[in-house]
Amino acid sequence: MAGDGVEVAKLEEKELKLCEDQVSHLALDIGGSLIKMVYFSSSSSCSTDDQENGFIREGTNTSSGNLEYRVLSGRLHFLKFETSKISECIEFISSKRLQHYGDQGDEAPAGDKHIVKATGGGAFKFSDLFKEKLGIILDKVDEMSSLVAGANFLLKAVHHEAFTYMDGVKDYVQIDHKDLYPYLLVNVGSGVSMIKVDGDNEFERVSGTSVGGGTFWGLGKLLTKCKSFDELLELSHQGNNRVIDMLVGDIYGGTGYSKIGLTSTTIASSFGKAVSQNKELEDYRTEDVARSLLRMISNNIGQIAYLNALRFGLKRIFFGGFFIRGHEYTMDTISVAVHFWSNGEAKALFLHHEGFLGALGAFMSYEKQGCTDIAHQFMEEHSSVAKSPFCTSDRLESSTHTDVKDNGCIECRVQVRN
Ligand SMILES: Nc1ncnc2c1ncn2[C@@H]1O[C@H](COP(=O)(O)OP(=O)(O)OP(=O)(O)O)[C@@H](O)[C@H]1O
Ligand SMILES: CC(C)(CO)[C@@H](O)C(=O)NCCC(=O)O
Repeated sequence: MAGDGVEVAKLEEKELKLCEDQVSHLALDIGGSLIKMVYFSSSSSCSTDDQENGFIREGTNTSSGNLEYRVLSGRLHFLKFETSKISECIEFISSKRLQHYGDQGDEAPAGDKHIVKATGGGAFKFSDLFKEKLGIILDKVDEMSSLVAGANFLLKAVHHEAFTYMDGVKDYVQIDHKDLYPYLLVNVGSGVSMIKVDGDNEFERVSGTSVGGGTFWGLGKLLTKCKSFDELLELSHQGNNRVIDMLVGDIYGGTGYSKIGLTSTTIASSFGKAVSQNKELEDYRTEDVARSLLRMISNNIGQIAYLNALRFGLKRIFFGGFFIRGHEYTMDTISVAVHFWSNGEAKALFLHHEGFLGALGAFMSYEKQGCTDIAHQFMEEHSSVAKSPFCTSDRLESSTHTDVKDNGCIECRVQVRN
């Protein structure tokens, strides 16, 4: 991902002031391809009218006895780094001294060891590196439960989170909290996990496939010599898959095979034309190669997702993971695949914070240790927005500062125990 260093540098400048202020609760999701980071900063520099110097309210938490708490206004920051450039992530944490803001509860150990919630395979793989470079002890949170916790939280707390995408039309879907479960969560990262979610902490990973985002980016890199994931996506945007894919019409002499529901333009065999065309890779436009590849991977994921939804009678399939990238064509292809295979019975839904489910889930797990009610309050504030004078869901949306698909932040309020 060329240019990410620059993105981070720009962000550093912009956020220097913020991070000098109160930062708390850093969480990481260290995946096979990308590291996702979430942290909260309360700052006097935030410009919402209901906050002063970060603190806006103090009181007694009636639901948990006489517990004194502070409510902080601030920002939840979302950042990503390439896992292969983990040193950039470590430098970022170090330059902002974020390691000091993991677990800040009473049980936080004294001295130079800091505990930070982390999920994903990298929480295991890189635990020694974080200890050595930053004095951070990664407190491992299960990857699947983090994904589910992140998804459930977003679906309940964020107003404009889930949407459908079909034929270029994006429609936000209002989620009825009482009618959220069950659903299928399909997380398309390097590999793909499919999780049946039945409740707040009730879930089962029912399937997965190794043909995922890593496959698209890995094969795409080899086939097109692209230097970045975004470049590959951009190429695919301009390509025509019919140049390489073998369509039903190519096999049936221009017509479809209507008896079994296949139109002439349905892909009969991804990349199938390359077999008989006697061409070298160089003879194909990289745009067309990228397009065929994206369709192949997206179709396949859509199909497997649908089959799993069918297995368990699930009508809603939420797609997350950084492969989606809010990319129109990817979402369109997945939606069409789900629609096609389910005869319109099942729906593909996408999430605005698609890539940060695991990191958010890890962030929220601070709550479980009784160190803080940070996640709980965040959820309460945003799920009861209509009643809250402090924060409305619309404001949550409109206060997204940069594109959260990459690096960005949202304004929010959290509750921290004194
Ligand atoms: N800038 C980028 N650099 C690399 N991959 C990107 C980028 N943006 C999107 N992607 C896509 O996102 C995928 C990684 O998604 P994600 O971060 O959700 O998974 P991960 O946590 O790294 O993987 P896993 O969960 O399988 O360990 C990549 O395989 C690629 O398809
Ligand atoms: C191995 C994980 C869970 C790591 O995030 C992910 O990459 C994945 O779900 N891969 C697919 C593995 C499979 O089920 O075939």
